[in-house]
Amino acid sequence: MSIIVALDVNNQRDALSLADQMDPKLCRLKVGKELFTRLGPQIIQELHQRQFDVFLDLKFHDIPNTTAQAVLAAADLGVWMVNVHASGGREMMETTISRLKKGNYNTHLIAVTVLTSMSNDDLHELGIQANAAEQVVKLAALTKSCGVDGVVCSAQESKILRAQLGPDFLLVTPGIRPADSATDDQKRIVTPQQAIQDGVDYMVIGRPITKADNPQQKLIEIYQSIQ
Ligand SMILES: O=c1ccn([C@@H]2O[C@H](COP(=O)(O)O)[C@@H](O)[C@H]2O)c(=O)[nH]1
Repeated sequence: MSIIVALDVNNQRDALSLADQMDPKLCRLKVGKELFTRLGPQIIQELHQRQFDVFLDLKFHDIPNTTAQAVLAAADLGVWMVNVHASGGREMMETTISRLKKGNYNTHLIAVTVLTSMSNDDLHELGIQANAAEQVVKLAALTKSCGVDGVVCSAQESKILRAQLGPDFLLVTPGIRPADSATDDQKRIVTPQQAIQDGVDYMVIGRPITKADNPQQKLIEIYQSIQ
């Protein structure tokens, strides 16, 4: 089951209405900054009661102790996956994964490389000379060497990461756009079918499903198109 639906809405009624149109046998759900900041841990409980695995996408980026403790707090909610920014560096990632392992949690920890909304020009403007793919490869190699379970990247980088980092390193890819969908603010996009061919483990899909006229039907359509 490789689809993660991003529940990017701002209230409980819309979040649960969308969840109730999804099927936990076809997808997992992602709770991000907007929904979690509005509703807090209670929304995670509601989604767990509906049998969904939840990816809590808060992209922690802070000093090692603060990040590690925030990740433990997320793991205590029983979430399936949580993330940090790889650019927080080695000590941050090593401290976090080591505390998570010590606590015997089942929660996967992954690290964001380069946001899928960013292009080469956006990176250059930040003073990063590498292009997006090079920067993703660099941060993913660092992430793996810290013992973290995988990365968030674009599916555009999945082939090279799979080849370099092996079959067990998780590749989680937002920026997924079916051919007929609007790009929105995403810059490094890939279709669901191409992402699967290129070896991603999980694809994160938000607006193409949640803003569809019939979200339930759209999920089924995408699910069937990648079988
Ligand atoms: O690099 C990243 C990291 C996280 N995201 C998140 O994924 C979803 C994508 O939603 P769409 O509506 O399908 O664009 C969203 O929640 C982002 O916060 C990302 O897009 N890129």
